[in-house]
Amino acid sequence: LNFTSTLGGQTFNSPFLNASGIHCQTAEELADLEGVKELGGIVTKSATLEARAGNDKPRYYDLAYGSINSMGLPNSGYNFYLDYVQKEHAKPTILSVAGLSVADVIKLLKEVQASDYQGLTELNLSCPNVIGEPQTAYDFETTRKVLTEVFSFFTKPLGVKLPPYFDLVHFDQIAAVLNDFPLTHVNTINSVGNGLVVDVEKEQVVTKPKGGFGGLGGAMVLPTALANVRALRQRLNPSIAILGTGGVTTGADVFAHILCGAQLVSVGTQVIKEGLGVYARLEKELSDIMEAKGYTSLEDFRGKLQVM
Ligand SMILES: CC(C)(C)CCc1c(C(=O)O)[nH]c(=O)[nH]c1=O
Repeated sequence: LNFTSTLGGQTFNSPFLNASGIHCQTAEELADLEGVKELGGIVTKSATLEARAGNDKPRYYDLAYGSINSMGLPNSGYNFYLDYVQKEHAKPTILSVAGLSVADVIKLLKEVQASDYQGLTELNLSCPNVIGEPQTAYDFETTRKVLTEVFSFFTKPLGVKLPPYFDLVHFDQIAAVLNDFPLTHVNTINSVGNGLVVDVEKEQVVTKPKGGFGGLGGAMVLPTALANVRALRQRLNPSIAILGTGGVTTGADVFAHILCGAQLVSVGTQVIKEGLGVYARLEKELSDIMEAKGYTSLEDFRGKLQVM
């Protein structure tokens, strides 16, 4: 079966990625990912200018049907990740970056541009631009402003990580912005924002930060993830690839993401539930589905979801 694809000048031998934030914050975790042969690439935890401890714990909670998190961007600081991605790796890397202000984003990306790193970079637009304002990706004019400034100096492969949208007009609006820039990819979705999980027995929330509000992941977000992959594939220039993230627990879910238009597919919550062995299971399940259908390559069905 042919699982190979290219993105931003890099060759990915498998469609599988780790979702940024999951098992990719420390040197040990990143080394673990190198050892997973079914992974096509390695995505770092979103890096900020300074190292961050992140929010108070408990800040992650596992559910039967998914997860909730309010990590607060714990990371070792962009120098650590920029050094890491410039080392020799058997797989392509995607350097995820985040800024708590536009100024931070610009400063960070200027360092990446000035470095010898030739791999992919992904700007996490789920970050608040200004506290008290919606996250950047939910503010279309701010998104345009940020990308205009970034592409005034950044010439390396760059994608953006997007939160989910829930209004068809919002799909039109964000696509109208993104289509004006030479992006290599869009990674959709980030966690579904500000969910709330309640422990009825304790009559209490389950995570400490933000009064228990947090981003949702795992099985419960699959339909939202597929809708965002499909809607953006239908609206974005073919030159902008889609990385599908959200809700993957089986090979059928990977197949569905690709059927909706995804070139690569990230797995997050399920890695926490099952461990890194999940990738071998997903590859086997995806291969079995493809063989049963007579497909030999991901191109045979990518983006070919049928409507009735
Ligand atoms: C939510 C932010 C802290 C603004 C960005 C980092 C992030 C986090 C996090 O570090 O809390 N969790 C997610 O599910 N997605 C993210 O993009």
